[in-house]
Amino acid sequence: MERINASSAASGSSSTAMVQREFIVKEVTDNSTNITRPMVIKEYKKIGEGAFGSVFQATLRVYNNNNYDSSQPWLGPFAIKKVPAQTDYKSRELELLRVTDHPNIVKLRYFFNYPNKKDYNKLYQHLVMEALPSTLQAEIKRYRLSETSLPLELIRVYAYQLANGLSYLHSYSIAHRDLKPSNILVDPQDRSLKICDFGSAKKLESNAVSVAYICSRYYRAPELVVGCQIYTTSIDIWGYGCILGEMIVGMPIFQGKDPYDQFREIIKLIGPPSHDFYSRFVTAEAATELYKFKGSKKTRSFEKMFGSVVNAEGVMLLKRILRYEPEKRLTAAEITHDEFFEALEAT
Ligand SMILES: Nc1ncnc2c1ncn2[C@@H]1O[C@H](COP(=O)(O)OP(=O)(O)OP(=O)(O)O)[C@@H](O)[C@H]1O
Repeated sequence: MERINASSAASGSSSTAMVQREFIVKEVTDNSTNITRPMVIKEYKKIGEGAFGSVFQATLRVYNNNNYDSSQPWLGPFAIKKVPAQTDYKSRELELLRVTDHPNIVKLRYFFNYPNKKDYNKLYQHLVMEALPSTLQAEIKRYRLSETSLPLELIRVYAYQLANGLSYLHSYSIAHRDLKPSNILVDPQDRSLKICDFGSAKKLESNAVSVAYICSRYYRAPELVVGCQIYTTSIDIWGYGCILGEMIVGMPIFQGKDPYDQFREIIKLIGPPSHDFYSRFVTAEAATELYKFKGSKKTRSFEKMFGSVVNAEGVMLLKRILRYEPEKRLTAAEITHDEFFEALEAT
């Protein structure tokens, strides 16, 4: 049934990449038709690695009782994300990817469960998604290495699409909860952008408790840093502001050395929070830690940090996003209408 490390060249749309593995899966579900049928999977190189799984480039073909039936075209290339399958509860990532449908959200094409290559007793969930050639993290790094920042026009194009994708998610109360440049796929050729990695995403109910320890440190909203468990989709808006800032300066704008030091970094740019913020969001445990930063002051300015790359509108947009109080941050829909995007060429 399975060939591993086959050295044949990939056919069809996947050019001459080396096939790492080829296998037949009896039950592959097509996400758009809901039809489940056997398919042949050809895996090529690994294109991503995360905390929970890995992502491979792959092509798929319908299996008609004969693996060599060449009348069936190879479909793809796709990106297959493999994570250990949940046995006792439904995978939120799969459930959310199944229902989302937006140009700025990565599209799920097929899904199936299949054992791990190294441990045949362990089932892995395979999410077959449309593949994009790069991430925003790689793009930011590429420009940093050439000692420039992303061109203003490109910042606008990406920032607009990111706000558009978030606006769609938030209209269904879905919080991504792990927004960061490596979870944003881009195609530098056509300048398209899609949000990926729904492994932490959740549909938030109002006033319901959710875990505070989510989201990567540099992109965590202040209310998460201080342990607040009742939060809204505006945690993603904070992350959005951090990413917009990072596109401008070429590196993360708040680089805390530990979870609470993150707060000190935030204070440096936006000053200390109000009493209202403390009384509404800070847990007793966090209050003890934050006491160490009593007297920390604002030492940076938005204008100095971002003004040389973006115009006054860009600086103003960041100021209206990076706010302590979640309800004072712009919403994703408001961001898409911000005057910073007025200069965007119609594409
Ligand atoms: N559809 C895709 N097309 C191209 N590359 C992808 C795609 N999906 C994921 N990747 C690549 O794989 C990497 C890891 O994917 P993803 O973030 O979904 O996995 P993860 O295990 O949740 O990672 P992490 O723990 O870092 O959040 C991405 O940063 C990206 O480089």
